[in-house]
Amino acid sequence: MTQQKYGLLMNQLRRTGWFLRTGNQELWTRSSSIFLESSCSSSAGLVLQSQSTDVHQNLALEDWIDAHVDLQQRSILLLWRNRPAVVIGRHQNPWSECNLPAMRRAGIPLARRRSGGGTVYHDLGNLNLTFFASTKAYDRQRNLKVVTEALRGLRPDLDIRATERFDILMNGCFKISGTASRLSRKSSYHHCTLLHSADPVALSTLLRPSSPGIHSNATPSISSPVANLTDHAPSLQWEELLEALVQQYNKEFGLCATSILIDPSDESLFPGVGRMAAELCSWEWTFGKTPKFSIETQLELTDKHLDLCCSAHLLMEVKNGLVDRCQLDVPTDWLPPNLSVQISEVLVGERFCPHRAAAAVTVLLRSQSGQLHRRMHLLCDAVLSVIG
Ligand SMILES: Nc1ncnc2c1ncn2[C@@H]1O[C@H](COP(=O)(O)OC(=O)CCCC[C@@H]2CCSS2)[C@@H](O)[C@H]1O
Repeated sequence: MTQQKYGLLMNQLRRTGWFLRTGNQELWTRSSSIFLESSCSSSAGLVLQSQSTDVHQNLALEDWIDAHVDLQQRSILLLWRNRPAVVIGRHQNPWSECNLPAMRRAGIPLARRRSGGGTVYHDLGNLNLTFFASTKAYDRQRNLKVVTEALRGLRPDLDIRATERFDILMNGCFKISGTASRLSRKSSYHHCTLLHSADPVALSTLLRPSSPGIHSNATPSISSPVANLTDHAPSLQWEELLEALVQQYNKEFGLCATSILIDPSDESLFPGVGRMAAELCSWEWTFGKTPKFSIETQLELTDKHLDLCCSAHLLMEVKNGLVDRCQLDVPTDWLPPNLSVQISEVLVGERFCPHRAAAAVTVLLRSQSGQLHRRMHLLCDAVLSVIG
């Protein structure tokens, strides 16, 4: 960290009560980690607001704080928003949770977070709040109370309530916030969304399965009717919402923090955060961490030249995001068995990904011509359409 940046951060923290080796509160850097320490637990709170709208950078910042900040005597609230993105839970299957082809077409990234729970849609109309605390002080209902009380203060007419499963509902049935959390032995975080003015069409069209007939033990999402705060409070501005949330957080936890803008890609403040973001971006994390699953479905095939239709059966097993087993049962009068076996064989070991699978079968298709080529092509297209 350069002296100048360090000085800036110190000043910000001094203003907000977090000092560098002065008084009874200290902040210092050691072995490329920042440790935030305080002996004065009653005022040891910090509110950070991310300047980034990149989902992977923001998730990496959460991981960084979780890994590097000593939260035994203090709590942190992180406020962040993302450009359009779909965020799945740690133990979920992206192919059964979201419309991957539509996301690819729209250039919308998929992110797998480290916390459990279901899939949510993010855009700049959705606020994320991450409550960091010691595991001892971890209290999700209390955190949600910060949100519900802030909203009640802003708009007393709205009926806003947290549920037993830690959703927040507006007017009895519309979900405006979903929760997930990650607990470790000493520290923990609880994060939740807050729908202010997100795109409802994108939310509902992107949170649909890509592939049919998936069987797995992955965590399923619990779909709910959703609403934006602005549906019932059209004049509610971001600034007043953020201010009310910070005020309520201070009130609830007896703090006096003001929010500090931070850049989560700043390696001098958060050493190693870029590597953490790169890991979250990787195919191996996003898709490769999917719990093993199988796909079993019928493929309808039509050879238009001969006006001939048939139905094939596909069974695929996928482990670590890679095709582990593929079985194609095609009527033998439609395609000789050795050719459908060849298709299965080239797919085994490949990523369960349409681009990789297409590249693998393209080589095989070159080996045939005429009617057999046409039918193999049709069969390959049908298989690829299942790999969302
Ligand atoms: N942004 C957002 N906010 C609230 N509810 C949503 C949102 N997007 C989708 N949904 C609805 O919730 C269900 C999934 O509900 P489910 O209960 O299965 O999952 C969750 O709520 C997970 C919340 C994760 C919050 C983290 C905070 C920071 S990073 S992501 C989905 O099918 C939709 O019906």
